[in-house]
Amino acid sequence: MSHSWGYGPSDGPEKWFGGFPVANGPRQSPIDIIPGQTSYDSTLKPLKLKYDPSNSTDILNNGHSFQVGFVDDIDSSTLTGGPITGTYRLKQFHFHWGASDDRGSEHTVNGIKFPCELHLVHWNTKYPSFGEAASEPDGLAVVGVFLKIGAANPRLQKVLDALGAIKSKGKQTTFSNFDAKTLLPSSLDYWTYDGSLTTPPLLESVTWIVLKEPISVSPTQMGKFRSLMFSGDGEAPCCMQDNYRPPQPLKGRKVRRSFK
Ligand SMILES: N/C(=N\S(N)(=O)=O)N1CCCC1
Ligand SMILES: [Zn+2]
Repeated sequence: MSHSWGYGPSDGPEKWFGGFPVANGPRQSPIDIIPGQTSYDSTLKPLKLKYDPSNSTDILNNGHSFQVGFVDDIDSSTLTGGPITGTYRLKQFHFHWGASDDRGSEHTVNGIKFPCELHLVHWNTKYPSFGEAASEPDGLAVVGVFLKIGAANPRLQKVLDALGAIKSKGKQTTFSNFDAKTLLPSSLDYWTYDGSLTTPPLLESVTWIVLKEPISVSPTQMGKFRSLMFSGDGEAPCCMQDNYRPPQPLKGRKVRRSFK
């Protein structure tokens, strides 16, 4: 049975349980981060992100978001340190955003939504592949970065300028020599908790690492995200926006922070 899913009234997050019962599981993502209820953990290590720009390969409209893919057959773009043990390889990054600047992020902070959220998806090299790692409790690590309305961010521009070539679902083009590290804020202070993929199959295999400091994005740049389509060529046109899952119950989980 094909489990088509989306973000609309008939196939959106409130309907995902039907095809993916883990949607009501004990470690679902995203969550609302309440800083006053997090615990400072002095044993948390600094994040170490080593990304090789020559590893970027392509940019793809997958019908739910767009993603930039990376070569992940060697340890050349990796995440180590932080709350994780071992070496995790960068597989792809993508974004979630809203139809207007008052919403769009998946994680929230004290109930506050940001207009956009960046996810850098990594997999644990103790497993043979991304696909196998994705079904393991310690298989994935996703670094989340909030985007906050402000000055235009020149570091987003190369990504945004490529969107014209992948307007509809299934479109893909080469995207080489991109340094994902340029998308990170200056501070790598983070919150961390055990969670899941925020889209089907919603696998509970993600160590979430959400950076406290946002990066900037301008309203015009947000408009470029919204120029993409959920729909493919020849289908009824449907703008790609509000492609975010709302916060899920914490169910007793603790959120730790790396900073005092
Ligand atoms: N949902 C996901 N990432 S996310 N939004 O949880 O970071 N993915 C689905 C397949 C590859 C990554
Ligand atoms: Zn995501």
